[in-house]
Amino acid sequence: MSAPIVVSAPGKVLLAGGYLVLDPAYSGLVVSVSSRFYTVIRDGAPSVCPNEICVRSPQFIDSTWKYTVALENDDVLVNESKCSPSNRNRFVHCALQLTLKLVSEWNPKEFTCLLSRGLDIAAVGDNDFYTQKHEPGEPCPSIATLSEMPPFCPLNVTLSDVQKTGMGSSAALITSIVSALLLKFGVISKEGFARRDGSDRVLAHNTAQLVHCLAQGKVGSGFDVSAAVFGSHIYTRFDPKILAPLMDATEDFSNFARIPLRPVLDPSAAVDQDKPTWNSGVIPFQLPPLVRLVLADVAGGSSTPSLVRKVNEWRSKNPQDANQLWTSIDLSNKSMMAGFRELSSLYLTDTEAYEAAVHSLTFLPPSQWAEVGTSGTQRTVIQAFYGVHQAGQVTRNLMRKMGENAGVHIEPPTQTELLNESIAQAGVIAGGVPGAGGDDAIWVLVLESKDALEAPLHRIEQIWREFKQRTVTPLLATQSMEIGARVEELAGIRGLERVITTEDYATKNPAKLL
Ligand SMILES: Nc1ncnc2c1ncn2[C@@H]1O[C@H](COP(=O)(O)OP(=O)(O)O)[C@@H](O)[C@H]1O
Ligand SMILES: C[C@@](O)(CCOP(=O)(O)OP(=O)(O)O)CC(=O)O
Repeated sequence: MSAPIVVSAPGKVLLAGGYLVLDPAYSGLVVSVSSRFYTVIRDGAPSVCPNEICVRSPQFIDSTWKYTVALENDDVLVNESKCSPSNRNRFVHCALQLTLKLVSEWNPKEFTCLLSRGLDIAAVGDNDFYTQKHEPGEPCPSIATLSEMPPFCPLNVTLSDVQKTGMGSSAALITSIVSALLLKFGVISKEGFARRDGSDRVLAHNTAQLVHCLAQGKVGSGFDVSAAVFGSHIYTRFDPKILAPLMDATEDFSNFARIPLRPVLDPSAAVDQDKPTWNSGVIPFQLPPLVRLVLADVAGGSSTPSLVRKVNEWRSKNPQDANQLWTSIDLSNKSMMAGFRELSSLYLTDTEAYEAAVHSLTFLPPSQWAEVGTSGTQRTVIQAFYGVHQAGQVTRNLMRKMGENAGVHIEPPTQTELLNESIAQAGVIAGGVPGAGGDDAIWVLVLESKDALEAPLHRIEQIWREFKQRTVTPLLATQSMEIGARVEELAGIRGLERVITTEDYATKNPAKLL
């Protein structure tokens, strides 16, 4: 039996550029986070039949999906077997159908042989991807209590009943499944995949984008898949025309099996001058030192597609006003990104002055940052932090205006109240509603402090605990410094082997897993 293949991919948060990033004329700032999705592929025999693939999500009840792979006249068809209509997983089905079809075009001889033992695929997500329930009367989870929970907590509900936190579970899931399958079937190599810009990673990206679009039934901007593959970056979308010929698959994929994928997905395929190419922009990005990203699940829930539809409707009816607003938002977003870059380079130029400036700002609310009396690099650092704060506030105002114009709550009033209170605290730089906004979540950037009790993070947690209008639960995730998707060792990830090997894991008592 061959060694398991394990690939993880991070979740995301779109800090700036929501809606704008759907248009290739604008960019978005997407931060990939420390919380990750894992796919583990093992040979399936003896419990899985030849040419059968069993996909399981052990954290959930009733979450096993079985597929058979048929190869007829060189066409690959992945069929759901014994799936009740209420228990289907279109994202998983699309990932298998498209990736195996690509594999068969790449490696037709070995394809059948590699499937002869069947495959067992387990997919699990870090706790942050799903709202963690707490008993009525018990205090809401804090960062400290969340970090004491067992990894991959059993959720004791079905996948359709779980509440998601908006960190991009489907993009991270698809990226990890697609990459793990491409590795398993030898289409890409571990060494090639480890390189940031190598063709192996780009092939995994292109395939994951196609799978995600087809599973969602639309071509979104793709920032979430891009972050899952490449990590944090400034993203400009690819031309949606590249996927247009592949987007009209039937529900059972039967006509799809005949369309060659390699010419569209392989970055090394010959370029046809008349056809669109994968032209997305990915400029690597990191938050400056001593800046911590904090996320909170607001457990309200908003529908991104319906927000996007209404904003697009307004934009197409009011092109002039919309373009003016878009330009102002874009300028403000760019000023925030430039501020981050300046801060990172100031840290390198004079680390001591940077650290001293950060230390002084942790005791002051941003409204007082402009008046701090210092000189030299320390002053430049303080001004740059103040500039980021101001840009963050301008973007929030303009995004609210966009919501008012389009008749949707991009930053609903309770979120405004929560963010205003949070951003008024000493040592808090900026905040906002991620992505499309609504009632899902908020992000806040705080300065890191050596003194835990005086830390801005501590103050933020207190504000969130005491907020009356909504249950605000912090998430554990911070910015990930990793490359994006990566190959893992099964034994190197705490709790991973246990979640994929324990019977009825979903119903286990989390306290007994500690
Ligand atoms: N642990 C999991 N196992 C299998 N499929 C999952 C899992 N988590 C998410 N998914 C898939 O992703 C879909 C959710 O996608 P979506 O609603 O776009 O959420 P998100 O915004 O988190 O990406 C689910 O319906 C399911 O198909
Ligand atoms: C509006 C958008 O630009 C950003 C949406 O970001 P979210 O993070 O809100 O997305 P979901 O994870 O799907 O809820 C749409 C897009 O870029 O596809």
